Amino acid sequence: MRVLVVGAGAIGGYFGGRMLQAGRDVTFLVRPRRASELASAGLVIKSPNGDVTLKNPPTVQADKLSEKFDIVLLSCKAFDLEDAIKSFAPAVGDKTAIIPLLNGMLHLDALDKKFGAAHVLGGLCAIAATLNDKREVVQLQPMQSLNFGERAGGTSDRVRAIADTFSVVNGATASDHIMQDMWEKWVFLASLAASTCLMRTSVGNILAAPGGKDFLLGILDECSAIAGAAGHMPGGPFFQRTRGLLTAEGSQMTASMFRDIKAGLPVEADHVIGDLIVRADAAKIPVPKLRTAYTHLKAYEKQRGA
Ligand SMILES: NC(=O)C1=CN([C@@H]2O[C@H](COP(=O)(O)OP(=O)(O)OC[C@H]3O[C@@H](n4cnc5c(N)ncnc54)[C@H](OP(=O)(O)O)[C@@H]3O)[C@@H](O)[C@H]2O)C=CC1
Ligand SMILES: CC(C)(CO)C(=O)C(=O)O
Repeated sequence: MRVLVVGAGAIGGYFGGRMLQAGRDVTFLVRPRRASELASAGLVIKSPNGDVTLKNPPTVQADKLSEKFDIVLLSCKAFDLEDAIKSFAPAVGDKTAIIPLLNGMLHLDALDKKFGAAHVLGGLCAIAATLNDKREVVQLQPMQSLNFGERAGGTSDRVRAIADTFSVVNGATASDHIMQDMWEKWVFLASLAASTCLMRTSVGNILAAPGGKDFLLGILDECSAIAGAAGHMPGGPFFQRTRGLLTAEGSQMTASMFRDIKAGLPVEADHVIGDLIVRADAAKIPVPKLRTAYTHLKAYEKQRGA
């Protein structure tokens, strides 16, 4: 299957790069700056799971994109979504499956509106990755997973075909309950991002502060209640695992959003946190901790001049 990876940043570069490394038919849709970086230095992945440099990875820019692809793996940030949709639209044919890996949920509405829900699968990834100052993809911890599936649940021929193409990536698995998975991931990510951005430090340091554990678990409860109101209450095993991660003393864990703040980069405040608050308000769920975290993110955006 022909795969178009939209964006060759941290997660697009990582997962697309791993597929390319394994000989899959992968092309990166990139903007001019990234195109010239990839042409001169290659796609460089530094990872506890193995370093690799992929020389001259296939790239295309929006003005030259005309062929249809079987899979579009969407890996831009939420604030670039509108522009990315315009850019990759020519690649979407009758049979194209779009798999978004963005955190949050709102992008599904935008993709459905433009392409029709039948083209849009559910998708998520769990990984800690970033681009360093040399614009290399750096995986910060060994953990990695990539899940995708039919949003109505169950499986399909196209999901089985995608699973075969993605099988070269460790941790890539089809899911027959991807919407539940996406909600659970959102609950975890939002709890982690809200806490580590607001406190400007890792889970371990928050836990070491007075009231830190109550804050972390309070945010987790708020996010879980919102998921529950949407019909996706996080399951017991997820809740136990997430509670464990958010109460692990000494944990260095932070969210990618916190790394972006430290680097002075834009953040997905509305997409990841603001949208949860909109849903909480609609369901009349009080979310004071999440609201404080959102105010902090919006103040950060103001400071950046956004
Ligand atoms: N990093 C992480 O550890 C994780 C991130 N996520 C989520 O994944 C998503 C992507 O994050 P991440 O990979 O970190 O982000 P990055 O900023 O590292 O990468 C995004 C890439 O998208 C590219 N892009 C944006 N618009 C376009 C466009 N129109 N055409 C081509 N390329 C485009 C950007 O290109 P350019 O270089 O030109 O700006 C950039 O390289 C986010 O929603 C994030 O929340 C999820 C799990 C973990
Ligand atoms: C929660 C985590 C680390 C899992 O991939 C993530 O999605 C992020 O930091 O953006």
